[in-house]
Amino acid sequence: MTSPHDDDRFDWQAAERDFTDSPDAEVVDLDAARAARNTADPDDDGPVLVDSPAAQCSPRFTLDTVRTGRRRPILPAWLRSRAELVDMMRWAVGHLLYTTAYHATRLPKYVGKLALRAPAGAWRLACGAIRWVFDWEGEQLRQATSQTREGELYLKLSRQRDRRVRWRGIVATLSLSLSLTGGLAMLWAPTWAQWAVPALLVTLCGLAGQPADKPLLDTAVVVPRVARLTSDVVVRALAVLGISGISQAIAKQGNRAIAFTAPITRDGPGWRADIDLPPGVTAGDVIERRDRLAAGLTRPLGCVWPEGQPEVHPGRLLLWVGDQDMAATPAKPWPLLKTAGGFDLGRPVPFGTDPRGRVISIDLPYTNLLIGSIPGYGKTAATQVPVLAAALDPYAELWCFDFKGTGGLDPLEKVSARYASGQDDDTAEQGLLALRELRKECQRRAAVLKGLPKAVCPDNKVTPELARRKKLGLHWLVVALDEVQELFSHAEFGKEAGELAEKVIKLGRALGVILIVATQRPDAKSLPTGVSANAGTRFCLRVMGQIENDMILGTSAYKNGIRATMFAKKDKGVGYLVGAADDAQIVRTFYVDGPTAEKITDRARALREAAGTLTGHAIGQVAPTPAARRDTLLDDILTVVPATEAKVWTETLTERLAELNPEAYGDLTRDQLTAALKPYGITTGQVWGTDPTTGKGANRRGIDRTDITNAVAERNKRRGDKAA
Ligand SMILES: Nc1ncnc2c1ncn2[C@@H]1O[C@H](COP(=O)(O)OP(=O)(O)OP(=O)(O)O)[C@@H](O)[C@H]1O
Repeated sequence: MTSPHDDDRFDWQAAERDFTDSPDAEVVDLDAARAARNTADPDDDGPVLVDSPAAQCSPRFTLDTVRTGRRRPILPAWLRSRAELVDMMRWAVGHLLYTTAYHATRLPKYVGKLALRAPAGAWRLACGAIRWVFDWEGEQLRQATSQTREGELYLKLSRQRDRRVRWRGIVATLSLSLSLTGGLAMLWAPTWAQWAVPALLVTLCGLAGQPADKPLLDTAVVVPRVARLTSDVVVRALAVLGISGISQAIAKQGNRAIAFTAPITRDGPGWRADIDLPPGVTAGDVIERRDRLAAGLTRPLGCVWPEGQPEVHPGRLLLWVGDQDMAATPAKPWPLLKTAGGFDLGRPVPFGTDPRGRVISIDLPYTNLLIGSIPGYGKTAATQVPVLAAALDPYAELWCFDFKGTGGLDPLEKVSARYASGQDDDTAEQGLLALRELRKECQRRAAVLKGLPKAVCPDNKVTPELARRKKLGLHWLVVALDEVQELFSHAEFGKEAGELAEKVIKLGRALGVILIVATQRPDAKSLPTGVSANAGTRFCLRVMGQIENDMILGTSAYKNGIRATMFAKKDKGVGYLVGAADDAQIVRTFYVDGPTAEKITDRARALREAAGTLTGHAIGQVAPTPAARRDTLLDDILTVVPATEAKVWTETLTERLAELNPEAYGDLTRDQLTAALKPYGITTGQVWGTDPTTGKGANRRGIDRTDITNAVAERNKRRGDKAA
């Protein structure tokens, strides 16, 4: 490369011309410019620098700043919760017992090892003692000083050695005499002492003879060693996520681009990092790439749990990295498995554990629970947990419906006042009838509450005390609707069921009615927005997209970084729980398998029998069977519409049917009638008729009698074919 300095062929004049001749270039006379600056307008302070030291200084320390600070808990989490304390104690005692038993069985081996190592140990001790008495440690130094002819130093060291050998010799002689006397005394000592002293000596010598790399005790519990989580590791992992905001910030500012708002600490069985992402990057952007983050951290996916903290700001990320894969960690048993006696539903229900292994509970009274996920990720298992807890409260009434008929709620049949399971129309209709009754029940309860004195019911809602008063009939009523998409999307009953559920979910909360709704299809058709919007507590297991996520967890959940789309194939029973605490929580539900659930409901049934609260389906009372209504609908229409009346309005038809059979058709609406006729291929259209009250003719929605007779003929023909 050529430079002006190393090449004397460089044309300096030409270069100067280039600068001065350029139209943009201007030659500045520095002295003139400085003089002009000094005479400039003194009032003009020029532009104010936003990054000036004055603008950048930290806010003043005030008492208010301290008051808004977040206090960290005095006691660790496991000391604050009784359940966790018991759990910790149980673990500690178990660990101690296990370790003791493990080493006790290996005691003969340890004794043998000590005995074999004892001679070497005795030799080591003797050599050590001799070295000490004769001060051999200093020998090398003394030799060295004698060779360098540092006479004075040599003499000093020799004198020191003589002094040491003198008093150490006395100590050694005394110890030896005492030991010999003790040895002789052993001849007259009790037998236990004659065994104990040599055993102690062998143990001491055995321990002294232990090779450094071969410990005496075997390892009873192998504790996995996990790498520390450091800020460097976190920054490196965030840098490879492919988020341009992070990459650019790191390229400009290096590691300082990622701010750690608190030191990375141990939190339960893992590490916790509180991170402020670079400006413009949200926690959701990171959560979405959980798998890449895990790859960047070189940890299994089940160990890496990023969470947003939207209440702080959208860019705040709480990263928890567990020591073990959550799916591989054995699930904790449900705490209510072994509770003797019953359970009070007014108390928090243990629902699952968070990635840190802490028990997460939900309050069932005054809330409704909405559960959703794609098939096979633990909806039914999650539904079962609160319903089983309710079953253990003998004063809580249960209504259970499984609209897919997979039998997930079957263990609860023996304690449910209402129960149906199946994918057929009958089950759907039973569900609808139950919701109608539930609405009436809500109205009854509202009237009872209204009639109570304010002193008893100050907030106009069922309290745990009121729920226990049998006479009032305000006991907790838990209604579980599993696979509810089958009901809400049912051609005939769906619309009304959705409307009723919405009313119940809005009204029932204060009235002791708790709705638990589980769905595998959270879309507008299968889950009315009125139902999803009014659920107080939501649990979303794995879903595939933002719409399903927000339908279950609430609007903007996805945007705020609460994304159940991040759960992987292995994360069965793991979901986001919203509404149970201030923040969204990642929870793995307790898993109660079929046989265990049967045992629990056996116990629950016994409790109910003792309390005299077993009712309805559980004691064999049959709910009115809706099937009869559909089977005879066509014939009933022909009965109420004479052959002379070719066409009839649907409103007239519903009135006549209600007169004919009030029990079956008493609350049949026009829409339901239209939907009920649909499966037979009968549609309603505009028909001419006369209004019986005004006597005036008009065109209104109705049916053609011939369509009914044709459908009956068709049906009879089919039945005949089948019979033949
Ligand atoms: N908390 C959990 N811990 C471990 N495994 C679980 C948990 N919950 C569910 N599972 C596993 O997931 C499987 C499916 O659970 P479940 O039947 O509850 O799912 P689902 O979503 O209701 O399925 P579907 O929609 O097909 O009825 C269970 O058989 C069980 O093996």
